[in-house]
Amino acid sequence: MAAVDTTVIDHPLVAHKLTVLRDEQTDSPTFRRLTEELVTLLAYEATREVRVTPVTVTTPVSPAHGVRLALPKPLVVPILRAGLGMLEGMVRLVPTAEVGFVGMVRDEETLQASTYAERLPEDLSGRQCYVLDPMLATGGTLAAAVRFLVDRGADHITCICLLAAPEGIERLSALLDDLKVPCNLVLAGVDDRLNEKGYIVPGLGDAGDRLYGVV
Ligand SMILES: O=P(O)(O)OC[C@H]1O[C@H](OP(=O)(O)OP(=O)(O)O)[C@H](O)[C@@H]1O
Ligand SMILES: O=c1cc[nH]c(=O)[nH]1
Ligand SMILES: [Mg+2]
Repeated sequence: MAAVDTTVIDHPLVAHKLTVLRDEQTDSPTFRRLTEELVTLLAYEATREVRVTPVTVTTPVSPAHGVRLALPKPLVVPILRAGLGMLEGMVRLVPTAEVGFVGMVRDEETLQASTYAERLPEDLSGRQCYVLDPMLATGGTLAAAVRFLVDRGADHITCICLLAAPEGIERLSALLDDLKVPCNLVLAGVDDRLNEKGYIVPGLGDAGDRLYGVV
């Protein structure tokens, strides 16, 4: 079994919004709105395996058998900074989810990711987690975040990204090769390659800067 089960969403609305998002002429407010809209579209597919529990409700006519989201609640984890731009789009679809935060930054020289902030439940036993980060470049950031959640007990991981480089998907799978829990990856697109600076080509540039400005 591949360590990371990857799905690329093939849908004209996703392709349209992604194209506008890439355009260097797209300003920050539009970029933020499109990011949220794209995540909501991806989240529909990304939550296909969300756990539910059977319930019966009473309609005005008769009892009806259905389902509700199971407990413990799903945990959504945006990777700061750029992943924060995806949060609203995700919780719009799963409003009862809880939210934890991980702050990670990639050293632009070494391309090594490091963690500078973390606000998550100590015990993630039995939790389904949805990790949000728009860009999967070398895969180092996402692999470290997934490992962190699984080490705390998370037993089902779904990563939602907008764009990935093929080398990053391969490295993510290699880094998580020994993972004992299911790990899914849902993407709006897979690009051609990484450039010498570790940026996705053609990509969309620095997602964090385009969402929030250059810091
Ligand atoms: O796959 P990798 O090679 O690890 O790179 C991807 C990471 O780089 C970007 O974050 P960045 O470090 O720029 O931080 P930011 O979100 O604060 O801009 C992006 O949002 C990912 O987290
Ligand atoms: O292309 C890339 C690579 C890493 N981080 C980004 O924001 N964009
Ligand atoms: Mg950045």
